[in-house]
Amino acid sequence: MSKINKAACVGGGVIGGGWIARFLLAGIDVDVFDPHPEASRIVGEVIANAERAYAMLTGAPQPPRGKLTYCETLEEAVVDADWIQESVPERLDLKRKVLTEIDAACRPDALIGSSTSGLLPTDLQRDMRFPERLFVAHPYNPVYLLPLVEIVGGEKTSHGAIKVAMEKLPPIGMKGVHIAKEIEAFVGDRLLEALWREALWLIHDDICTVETLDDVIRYSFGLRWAQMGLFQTYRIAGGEAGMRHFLAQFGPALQWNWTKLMDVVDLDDALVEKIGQQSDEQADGLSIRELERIRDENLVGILQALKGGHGGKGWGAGKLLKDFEHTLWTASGSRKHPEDIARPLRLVEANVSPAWVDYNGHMTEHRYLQVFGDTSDALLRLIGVDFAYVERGHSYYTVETHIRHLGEAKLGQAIHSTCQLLSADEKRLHLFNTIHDTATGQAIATAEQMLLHVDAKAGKAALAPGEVLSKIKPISEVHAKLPIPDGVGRHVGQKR
Ligand SMILES: NC(=O)C1=CN([C@@H]2O[C@H](COP(=O)(O)OP(=O)(O)OC[C@H]3O[C@@H](n4cnc5c(N)ncnc54)[C@H](O)[C@@H]3O)[C@@H](O)[C@H]2O)C=CC1
Ligand SMILES: C[N+](C)(C)CC(=O)CC(=O)[O-]
Repeated sequence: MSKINKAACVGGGVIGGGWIARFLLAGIDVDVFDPHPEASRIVGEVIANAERAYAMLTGAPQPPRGKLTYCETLEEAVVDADWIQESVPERLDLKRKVLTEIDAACRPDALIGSSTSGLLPTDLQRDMRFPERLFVAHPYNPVYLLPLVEIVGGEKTSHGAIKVAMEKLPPIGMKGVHIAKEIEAFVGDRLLEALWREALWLIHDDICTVETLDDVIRYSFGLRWAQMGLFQTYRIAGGEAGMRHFLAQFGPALQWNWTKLMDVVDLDDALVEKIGQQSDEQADGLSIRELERIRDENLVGILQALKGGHGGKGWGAGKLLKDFEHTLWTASGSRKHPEDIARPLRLVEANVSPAWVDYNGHMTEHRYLQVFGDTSDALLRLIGVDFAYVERGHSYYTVETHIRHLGEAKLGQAIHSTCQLLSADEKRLHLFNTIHDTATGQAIATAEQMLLHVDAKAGKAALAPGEVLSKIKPISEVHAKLPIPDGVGRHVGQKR
């Protein structure tokens, strides 16, 4: 897999800040140039939001955060980067100037992506000495959570640069789509622009308020779009005859006068004030940072739901997240045993995600089992039972679990789990896992589990091979000397 080794971000506003967070959390060092006097505060707040979101998004082991450096000059920031992302304001003259400066100062083999929302790459690369490595890399806000990047080449962009750019996105959890022909605003912003124009007319003409308009989207097709987009959604809406019937039935309506698409509303002072006031009322006192955090929690919940979609295989952006986590787990497989195996092994770190919280306002039952399952999986990887081992046809299956709830875990709370190996033989692993509140160390829940080594193809228990048993042995020998934890062997209804 082709990876970015060192990134540079020129411009650290809403989008530049999001790119910086995306790179850093993928373990990539980032050099930043932004002359704004408060650039480091603004970027710092975006990174804090991103770290909070990632802690809720995934329990997969994230790489150590990259190093962030603010540079005094653009030249200093880009000099040794292999991916440079330009995110300065949307003005052709400014972007051309900045891109030409980047081009002159960076390595000859560095890739240069522009975050522009709609300018043509051919126009952007006009004055560059090495225009073949410039492409549009158009992301979506928040860049650290939304995975899409539209990759668009200009007349002078090389096929090689596009190919390498596409390859470098999955290792940072992103999905590149190559837009074959350059047009203003590419694909995403073409669609958004059409909706935005209509929306402004609907407010201008007093058809609805901004809140009603947002409700129309978020209670209906907005939910559909997140998981199936437009065409697949309409395929289903055509009934059993699918897309052809949908086109036959609703195609003629396109000729009716439903839209004001080519008219642009006049954003005069009165309309700006009207929209501004309605937007203030809709926000109901919530600050932009608070709204960002609510947005991030919701996005995390949606991504996690999509990860479980399609019978657990993952669907759309959730499938991408699942694949990304697979990469993270595989990368962590090479990690050594925890330093101190003479104590219960600390195996999983997590923050309680929004999707884990129930109507009682705390972590819901089945998420405990998920964290306990992740803990047992982490132990299995330590003893060599990783993805490759499972693909070869053997695994451990859980045959019994007893969970005790001793405390509560609230939204966003940092938790971690430990595992004590109570006993092990050629087929069985008897585990005692505990979830702790990371701030206090208090136990919140425990799970006693029995795992059985199986031949998955034959569908029956089988002896674990020597290579696995030899990794279990040192742990089980020292854990046998630990006190038996309170709660081992308990069953429901038992007197204390
Ligand atoms: N805000 C959005 O929703 C999205 C914006 N974009 C694109 O991203 C780019 C940046 O937009 P935003 O981040 O929203 O703008 P912004 O105004 O939040 O940030 C722009 C940053 O560039 C800095 N800057 C200005 N001149 C500079 C220079 N010569 N060198 C280095 N930094 C400089 C500013 O100090 C500022 O921090 C634009 O091309 C925009 O079209 C793309 C996707 C979404
Ligand atoms: C408003 N915008 C054109 C800058 C939006 C984008 O480019 C993408 C997004 O995040 O919506």
